[in-house]
Amino acid sequence: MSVLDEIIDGVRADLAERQARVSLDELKERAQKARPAMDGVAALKGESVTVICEVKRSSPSKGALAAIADPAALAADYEAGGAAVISVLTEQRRFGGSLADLDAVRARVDIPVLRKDFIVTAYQLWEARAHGADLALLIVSALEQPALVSLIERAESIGLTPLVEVHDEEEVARAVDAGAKIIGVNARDLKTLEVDRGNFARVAPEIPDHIVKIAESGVRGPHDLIAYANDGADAVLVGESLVTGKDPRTAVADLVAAGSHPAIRHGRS
Ligand SMILES: O=P(O)(O)OC[C@@H](O)[C@@H](O)c1c[nH]c2ccccc12
Repeated sequence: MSVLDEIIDGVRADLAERQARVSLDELKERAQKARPAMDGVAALKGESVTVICEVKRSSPSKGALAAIADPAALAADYEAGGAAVISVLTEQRRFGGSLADLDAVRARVDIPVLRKDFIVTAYQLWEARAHGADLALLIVSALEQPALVSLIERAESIGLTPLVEVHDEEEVARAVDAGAKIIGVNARDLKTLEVDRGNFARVAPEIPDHIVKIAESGVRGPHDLIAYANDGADAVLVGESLVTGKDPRTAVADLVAAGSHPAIRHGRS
């Protein structure tokens, strides 16, 4: 069994518990009262390379990264540093996240929030919206094609912008066929957890121009952002280096400054 399969087994068990506690109707009611979703595509695509900053306590590859006692305060630092979107990991067993983290972050920031989890059912999309998320991650390698298609449609019908994650060219084709408007290329292979920063450069040329391209994982600082930008990234998604560094606000500001440098703006619309 791959790491991804193991994670998803745990996600399904936790999901069953929540489904027993909170009905879908209740979630739909909460979603209706949530603040209307912000436009994820508009937030990410612009003249500059934008930065998605992640609230991440631990990871299957590295174990504990940071305690993050106050996720809302961290998100506020990210926002003050110029983040375009905040990503909140809500998976509990391997990443130490929760929907409570999503609530706390949503209540604090005024920029779009991404629910980062292993979404396998529409229930989780309703949860995302009920807890104020604007975007939701859908991982191609975790889903059969019909499920991917229907989750993208469902996400959009409830106002969520799907960020569709791929790892190779074949998955790009599936994401494009399924109607993705934002594709994230993960440098980390979720089946082996290995990081290959060259993956984006290989895979991104397969993504049509009208789709927003995000380089995910492995960004240590501005030089990695610049490399991804030169390979065509519209945005980068950064977790570990921000939560383990001393000053997240300054670290984000340094990334944002690199992303708006004239040298990498050429050719962007
Ligand atoms: O911590 P990093 O290397 O900066 O990576 C952030 C993000 O890309 C990573 O957390 C991630 C990308 N795709 C995922 C899917 C599930 C869980 C986590 C992820």
